[in-house]
Amino acid sequence: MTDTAILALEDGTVFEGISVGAPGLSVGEVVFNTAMTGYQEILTDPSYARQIVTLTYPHVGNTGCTAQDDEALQAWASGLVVRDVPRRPSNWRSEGSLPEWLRARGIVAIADIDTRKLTRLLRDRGAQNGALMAGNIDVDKALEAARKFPGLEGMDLAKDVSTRSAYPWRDGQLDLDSGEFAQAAPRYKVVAYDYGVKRNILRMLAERGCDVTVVPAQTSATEALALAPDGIFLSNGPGDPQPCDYAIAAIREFLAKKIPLYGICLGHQLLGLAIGATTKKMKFGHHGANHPVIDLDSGRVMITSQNHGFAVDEASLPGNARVTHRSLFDGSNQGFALTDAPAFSFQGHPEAAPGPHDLAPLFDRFIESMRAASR
Ligand SMILES: NC(=O)CC[C@H](N)C(=O)O
Repeated sequence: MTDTAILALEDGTVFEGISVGAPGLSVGEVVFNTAMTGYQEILTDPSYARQIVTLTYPHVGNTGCTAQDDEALQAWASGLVVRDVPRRPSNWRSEGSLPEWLRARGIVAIADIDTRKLTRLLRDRGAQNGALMAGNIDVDKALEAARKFPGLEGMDLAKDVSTRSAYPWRDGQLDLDSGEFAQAAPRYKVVAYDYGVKRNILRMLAERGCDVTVVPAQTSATEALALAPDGIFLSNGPGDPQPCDYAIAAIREFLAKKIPLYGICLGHQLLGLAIGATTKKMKFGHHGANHPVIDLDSGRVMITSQNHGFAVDEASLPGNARVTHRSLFDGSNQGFALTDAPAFSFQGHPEAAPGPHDLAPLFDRFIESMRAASR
């Protein structure tokens, strides 16, 4: 017997399907992601906290799940919406099926709904607050829960998903033959602010010779500087950047001290706020692994991984911020570099996981800025 599940949206739309995850009720902002692979990395990306993710690719779960592919200690997405889950996964690395994985983590998930119809609705009306319910179904209760969700605007989630205490990170990329993570000789000391960091970011820093200390989101600049870092990394993360005043204050101190700074996604938005720019909520955001972004310095088009619902308002950037990247989907800002401090940031996900690797050279740029500063 398969359990029924529903997805109720704040606008009153209700989709009925089957449960492929845990029973229960889960609320959040419903977004769609167009990546064709990487469901496990998406579900464990802390940036998806309080979001229910719809995957537009129709067959999800084909390759099962593997502990080494988690991007964080737990699954963070509030729920999963898919068209179809295979009867049996098949991959030499698979340790279990996606429905088993979801149930073990208490993630509510629905399959067998028309995800194209849902995606068009989200694209036309904008991201919707919604509720997923599986097991005992009560449509009115689900609709009420969807409407009660306050929405992500104004929500500071970075401090909630962040690590409680600092820890070192040394693993580089996974070698599929040996099953081991590469260990590079450390050359630069990097303090990585965990606003919801993904492991592949830490791996890409470590494999380039960074001796990384991951610190909680609310670590003060004084505490971070006491670690004598060569550079500071500002991670991705969930929620609205605007209420993260503790982060904005710390970043201002790093900028004043001219310490090399590199920000990704939420980190990019926080750097923007720290220099006096503003951020705004997008209609349905960017979530996928095939978004074209132009590198304005080289004129080259990069295919990028994306996951954000807020954006830096490019028109609000001050004169000391040089725009380096722009989305070719909607012209929104994708990156800038400061002209008076060794600081730069990118709105998409250069670490991929999942997605293309076109932007990996941004990590080299960070290494180069630490090398230049240490001369
Ligand atoms: N991936 C991220 O860091 C997302 C940043 C922010 N929470 C947004 O939605 O825009």
